[in-house]
Amino acid sequence: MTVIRAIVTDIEGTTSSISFVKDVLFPYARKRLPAFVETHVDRPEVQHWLHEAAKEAGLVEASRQEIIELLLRWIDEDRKSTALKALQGMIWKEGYEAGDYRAHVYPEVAARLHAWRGEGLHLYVYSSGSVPSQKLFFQYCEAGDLTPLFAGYFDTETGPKREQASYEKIAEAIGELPQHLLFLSDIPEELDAAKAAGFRTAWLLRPPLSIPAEPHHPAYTDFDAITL
Ligand SMILES: CSCCC(=O)C(=O)COP(=O)(O)O
Ligand SMILES: [Mg+2]
Repeated sequence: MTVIRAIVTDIEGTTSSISFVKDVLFPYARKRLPAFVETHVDRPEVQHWLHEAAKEAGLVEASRQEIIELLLRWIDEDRKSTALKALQGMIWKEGYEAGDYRAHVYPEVAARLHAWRGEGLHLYVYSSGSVPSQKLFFQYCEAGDLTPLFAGYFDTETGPKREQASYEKIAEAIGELPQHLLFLSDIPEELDAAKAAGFRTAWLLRPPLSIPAEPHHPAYTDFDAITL
């Protein structure tokens, strides 16, 4: 078995519960999105992502109200749109800074990340959430500020999580051969893409899920069970 030099982890369903993202973060952004857009529409980055959302939907000359409705629908559909994720991240920032919530991580995650770092492994995040929202997530985390542990962050600006090419780009950006990289995720299609790019993979199946008899990827119920 080749030596693992760096670990790339997904967030939702892997370091953290799906419920925190779906039941806390998404409703928070949904409730505030219309007012956020109206209040911040003069900010160039807000204008940029509103324009990108309209473009992604093929809407020409869409009104602001139409774009807001589109974004609300995408939140309900859990669409992994880069534009939506960027705007959601800006709204979540206000919630983190106001102390409205802190990000969930499973109980063993922080200690295991510290242990891997202590062993000299480099740690990265790859999530559909925007890079700024990933940084906020791990800064305002139930387990304290975990951002000093991470060497870098990747989002869908690198590419979709179910495409081999995205993992090839990540390996190149990290500067390691893919066989020295381990990708952690709860989604088999993401693991398939990482494996096709040459990564080692670890499939997280958090309780109440259980490990199937013949898993297609090395499967674990928590980070402490992962063998490098
Ligand atoms: C960075 S926290 C918000 C995560 C998010 O918006 C999301 O869609 C989660 O996707 P993941 O790729 O982490 O499963
Ligand atoms: Mg996930």
